[in-house]
Amino acid sequence: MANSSDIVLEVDGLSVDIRTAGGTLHAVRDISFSVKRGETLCLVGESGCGKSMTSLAIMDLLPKAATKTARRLAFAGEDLSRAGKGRINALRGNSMSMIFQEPMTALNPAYTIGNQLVEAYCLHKKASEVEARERAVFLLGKVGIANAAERLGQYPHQLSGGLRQRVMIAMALMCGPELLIADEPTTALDVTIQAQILRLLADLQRELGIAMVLITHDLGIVARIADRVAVMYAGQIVEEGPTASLFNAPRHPYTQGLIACIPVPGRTEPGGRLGVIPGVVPSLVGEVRGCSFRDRCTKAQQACLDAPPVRETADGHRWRCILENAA
Ligand SMILES: Nc1ncnc2c1ncn2[C@@H]1O[C@H](COP(=O)(O)OP(=O)(O)OP(=O)(O)O)[C@@H](O)[C@H]1O
Repeated sequence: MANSSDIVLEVDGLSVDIRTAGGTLHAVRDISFSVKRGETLCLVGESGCGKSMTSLAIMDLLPKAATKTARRLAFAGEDLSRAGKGRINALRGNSMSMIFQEPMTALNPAYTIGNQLVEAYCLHKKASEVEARERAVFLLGKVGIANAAERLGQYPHQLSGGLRQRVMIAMALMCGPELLIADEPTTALDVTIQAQILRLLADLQRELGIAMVLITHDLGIVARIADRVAVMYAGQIVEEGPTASLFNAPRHPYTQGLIACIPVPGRTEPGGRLGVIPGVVPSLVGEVRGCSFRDRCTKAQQACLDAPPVRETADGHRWRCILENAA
């Protein structure tokens, strides 16, 4: 059993509401999960199910129109929902860091790679520029960038997309974070480079003992690098469990549909995308009653009009369905 001090991120009852012209959109609805030191949790689900809002809520980077509530949102035992802006700013980019989908949104085109790597380190660690540059060279080497010292003098536009994403990873690691959130970190890249970079990220995360939340559509990568998987649908986590258990014995009809098109577990190639399930996601504006998947579920019944129970096996595999095993 994990010691409670091993838990780096604890999310309990997190909801995110977004004010829209049509009313309040419940983008994330009462989700709970935790991530331990050295563990990778993959968040998967169709576009719009709330994955990005979840990561932005954790990092306190939600857009203005969005508000979050949580019973508890804790980093290394500290309740962030009670922490002030100053404290969050001190943690973000330091002990908690994030890698975004498109590096050009996070890298400033007007500054050299070196300046950007060094800045946060000097700020958070009160280190000298010489120390910061040494660490930057070390980390650029770690993420597989040759001639690291020379690269420091280059601007983002002088690098390929794959190199920029490696720089982003180095930047996220500069301050030695305990928690790393990576939101579709490779979608902007070629498929072969995507696999290389995700593998690099997974290797570094394991070597450094970081807790990682990885959002990806690539179920092949999930099968390879996740310790646990959480499946989101319409703002809720409908199933969560250890990777092998989730792939070998998916319990929720939605998860079963998602992985139906994947060949044999353990032999999935990178690039295996989410399955396409007929039907549409319910509107998240206003109250969603009962099981949100029921309109697309081939096993739906009258009882699905009520909120489904959460079922759990001894190995910590949980799902929200009236069926004990929907297979
Ligand atoms: N700024 C916004 N204003 C209004 N609605 C928004 C805004 N941003 C996101 N949403 C809505 O919130 C819901 C959750 O969005 P979110 O970006 O978290 O989904 P996602 O699972 O990350 O999708 P993707 O895989 O496409 O990134 C969606 O219904 C989306 O339309």
